[in-house]
Amino acid sequence: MPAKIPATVITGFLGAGKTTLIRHMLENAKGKRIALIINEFGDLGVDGDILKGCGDETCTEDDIMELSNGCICCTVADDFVPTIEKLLARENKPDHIVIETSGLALPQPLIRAFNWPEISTQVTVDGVVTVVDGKAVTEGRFAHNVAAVDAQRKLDENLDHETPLSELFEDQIACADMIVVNKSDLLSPDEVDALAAKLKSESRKGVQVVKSTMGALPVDVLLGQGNSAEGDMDARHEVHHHHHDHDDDHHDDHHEDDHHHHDHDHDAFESFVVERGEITDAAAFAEQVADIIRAHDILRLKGFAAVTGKPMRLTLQAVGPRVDTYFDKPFGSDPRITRLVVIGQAGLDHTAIETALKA
Ligand SMILES: Nc1nc2c(ncn2[C@@H]2O[C@H](COP(=O)(O)OP(=O)(O)OP(=O)(O)O)[C@@H](O)[C@H]2O)c(=O)[nH]1
Repeated sequence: MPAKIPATVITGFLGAGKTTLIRHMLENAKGKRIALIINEFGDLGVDGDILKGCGDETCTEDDIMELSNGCICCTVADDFVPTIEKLLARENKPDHIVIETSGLALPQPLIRAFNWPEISTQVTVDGVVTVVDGKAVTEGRFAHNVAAVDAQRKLDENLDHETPLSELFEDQIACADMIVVNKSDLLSPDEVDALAAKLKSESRKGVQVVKSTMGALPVDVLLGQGNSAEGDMDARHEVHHHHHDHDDDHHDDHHEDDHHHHDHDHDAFESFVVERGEITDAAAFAEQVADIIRAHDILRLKGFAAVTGKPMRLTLQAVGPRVDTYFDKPFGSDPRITRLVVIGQAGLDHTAIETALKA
């Protein structure tokens, strides 16, 4: 059976920065063929046009499809499934599918739609990325323009108009595999860190929280998370019934009004390579790697290892602390070394990580 095509779902309120993030991703796709599905919203949305104008050779108009308005769980059979099938029927299949939700429809029903038999054999949900307006959330508003979000809701009869934004926000967080704290340029570094830590503590175990400005995340960080999200919906339950009274402990009372236009080092990403000699035990090394990833908040780690006595290369792929390994090919005449690429948010402790990986 051919490998399933991975799909990444991008969610987040109107104005959080989804389109900006997707644009950046398309412009830096490194040759990956990405098809986009946009759950567009009537007159308020211009995302399709913005993205169609991208002009990148890997991003042609044919690769952008729109879902009609409305609640995904009502339109899944008529709209979503045919759209995906159309994509899959192409001769030139995409390497990856990215779906931008309208932001108000909860992500859960969309993810669940991937369990439809027509789709589940061919596509898997690689990850759910929730883009957060860091500034709005820090200020307890959740969206930059609450009135615009409310207007968007009113236009759609399928959406309930009563649920407070804070609860929709919780649902978006509950469904996320990766939370992007965007617009970090509008906050002080301390505020960004505090929000990231808070969201991390409120999200499921293993969820990655990254900070960004203008959604500038490396494609390697965004795509290829390998979560098969459609298979663990139970963990991503819609919250909805919560009582919210945590306004008191939500915010910093003393946040400054003037925006800090500090440099953006704290939300840049970096990667570096560690090389070492043979390892002796593949399973033990995978555990060692998982520990190091946890200790240093590494986002991705990938590469290969030479295992004593094994002619084949051991490939390592880690997303967060989940490490996959398999023997991929013989070393042949290549030098028997272990070579690992470490990817994370800027500020990784290279020396400590290198020492730990070489131990
Ligand atoms: N200062 C700042 N502005 C940003 C950032 N990311 C996005 N923006 C701006 O925020 C606005 C909304 O960004 P979009 O990418 O259109 O947001 P969206 O989530 O796609 O919104 P809709 O598609 O309308 O739901 C735009 O004017 C962006 O230029 C950021 O990191 N910092």
